[in-house]
Amino acid sequence: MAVFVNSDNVRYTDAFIEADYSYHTTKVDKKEDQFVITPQTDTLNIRTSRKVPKVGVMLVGWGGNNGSTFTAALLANKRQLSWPTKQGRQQANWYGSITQASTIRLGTDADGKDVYIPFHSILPMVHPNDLEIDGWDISGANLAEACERAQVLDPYLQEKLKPFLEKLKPRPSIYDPDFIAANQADRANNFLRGSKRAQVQQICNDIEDFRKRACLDHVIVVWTANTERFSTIIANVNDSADNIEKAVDNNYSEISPSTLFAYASILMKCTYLNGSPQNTFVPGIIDLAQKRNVFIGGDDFKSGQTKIKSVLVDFLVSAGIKPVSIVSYNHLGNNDGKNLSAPSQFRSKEISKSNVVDDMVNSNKILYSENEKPDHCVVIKYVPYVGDSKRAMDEYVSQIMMGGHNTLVLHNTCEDSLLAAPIILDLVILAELCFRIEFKKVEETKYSSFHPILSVLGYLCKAPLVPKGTPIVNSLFRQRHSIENILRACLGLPPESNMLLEHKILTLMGHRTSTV
Ligand SMILES: NC(=O)c1ccc[n+]([C@@H]2O[C@H](COP(=O)([O-])OP(=O)(O)OC[C@H]3O[C@@H](n4cnc5c(N)ncnc54)[C@H](O)[C@@H]3O)[C@@H](O)[C@H]2O)c1
Ligand SMILES: O=P([O-])([O-])O[C@@H]1[C@@H](O)[C@H](O)[C@@H](O)[C@H](O)[C@@H]1O
Repeated sequence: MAVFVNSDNVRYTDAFIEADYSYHTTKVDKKEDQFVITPQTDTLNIRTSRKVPKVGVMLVGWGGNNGSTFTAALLANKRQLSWPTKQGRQQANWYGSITQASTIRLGTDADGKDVYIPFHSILPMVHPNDLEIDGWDISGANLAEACERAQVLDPYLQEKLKPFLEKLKPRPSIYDPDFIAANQADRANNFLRGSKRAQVQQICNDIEDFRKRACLDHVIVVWTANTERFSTIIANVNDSADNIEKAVDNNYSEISPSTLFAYASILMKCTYLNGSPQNTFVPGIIDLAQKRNVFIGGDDFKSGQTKIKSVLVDFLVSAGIKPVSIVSYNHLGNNDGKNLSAPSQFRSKEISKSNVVDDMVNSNKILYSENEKPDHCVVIKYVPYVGDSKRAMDEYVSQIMMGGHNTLVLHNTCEDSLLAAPIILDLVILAELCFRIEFKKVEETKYSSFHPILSVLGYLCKAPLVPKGTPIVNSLFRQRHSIENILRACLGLPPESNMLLEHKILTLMGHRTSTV
């Protein structure tokens, strides 16, 4: 069901939804013995293009567990497939996607009852069924073979999809064994050769070929290939846009495949999203994205163990309970786990999984003194037999009052790729939507976009990439409320405050006396 805002502050034209929006913040000044708070208001005009473009997704690592599962889910949902399971007939769905399977509270109806709408109904968004898909992999397996190799989806479903999937073949990719585990060499049979510049040019040609073949308005590139080791940041090599250009021309070895893909995507004005933990976005890439005003986002899909952590620690700390020890262990047997069994690749993942509690811990100086943090340990083991069915076990020990302790133990088993595939969908849909939203102060004449670093995607990432000097928020519901309230602002609606004063104070309740 569509949404129409009945307000003088919102105007609908054929091309745009235009909203006048008062953005309220508070400025805090620390004085000797008090905080002086000054409310501030910026009056904005927000303009959202109503025309949803034709969008294509190009996955780097297309033949992987995530890439093949995402592709199969796109096709299964598009064809509204169902298949027999032990529990009965299963319909294709997008559970785990906030855009497709979650709702937003609009307000209350005449009876005072909450009204919720599907998240994707609040503003014009790309429909998953309209997405075109393509991509690259260092493994030449077609997508039917890749789904079989992944061991994620029900065989009945794979059989139904096989005629469509086997026609999909990843394009040869950029391969550099120095950046991923040596154990990946046995699947690398589909990669480009030649200089880095020549390989970048081929990636650009691939993007243009896809754009033309599928008659696309936009192409969004998503890295869902293996986790790479971190790149070393080297002065005069990858520390600026100009130096990256030179480093590519000079075939500099420290420029990773993921950074080359980001570079090519930016050259082609394609949003580039990093689903893995490595530092693809070296300073030179960030500089280039900002100079060319191309969206980038990441890092590392936030799918399971970390997602729960960003909720649980938020709950504990905001409840005045002090987590003092967090141990996150998991084992899995998919190729991701195989790649992560190598120390350098594990280190990339350990970093992204370990920093996720920092903002919550730093928010409470009652519980934590300066620089005090909970013990935090991340363990990932590779156990081939369990495949994509990751077993995560977490222990959270917290101090409660009067020297007491509370220990929470979680066991979490699921196909990791069934959590990640919906994240890929949401990253693409929300990144495209951001492309159609512009802002200006009421006194300005020219609209401007979101910052090229799409920090609004933080909800979907373990290690949110943010503009320099801006806060990193990992608290899951703060991240989600940010997205929701930005979309509400595009309709001129106030943020969801959850105050519900209409149900709490007599003056708004019309002095209704309780008859209960
Ligand atoms: N729940 C999840 O599955 C999850 C969550 C967060 C992050 N991730 C990250 O997503 C990525 C993919 O996960 P996965 O389970 O699909 O792994 P996977 O190993 O099944 O898939 C990765 C694919 O990338 C390919 N590849 C490797 N290097 C490449 C290159 N340079 N160019 C193109 N293709 C290349 C591999 O051949 C493989 O097919 C990993 O980095 C993983 O850490 C996964
Ligand atoms: O998203 P999450 O469940 O916290 O983290 C996951 C790890 O636990 C898993 O070992 C790894 O293979 C996945 O890529 C993902 O990063």
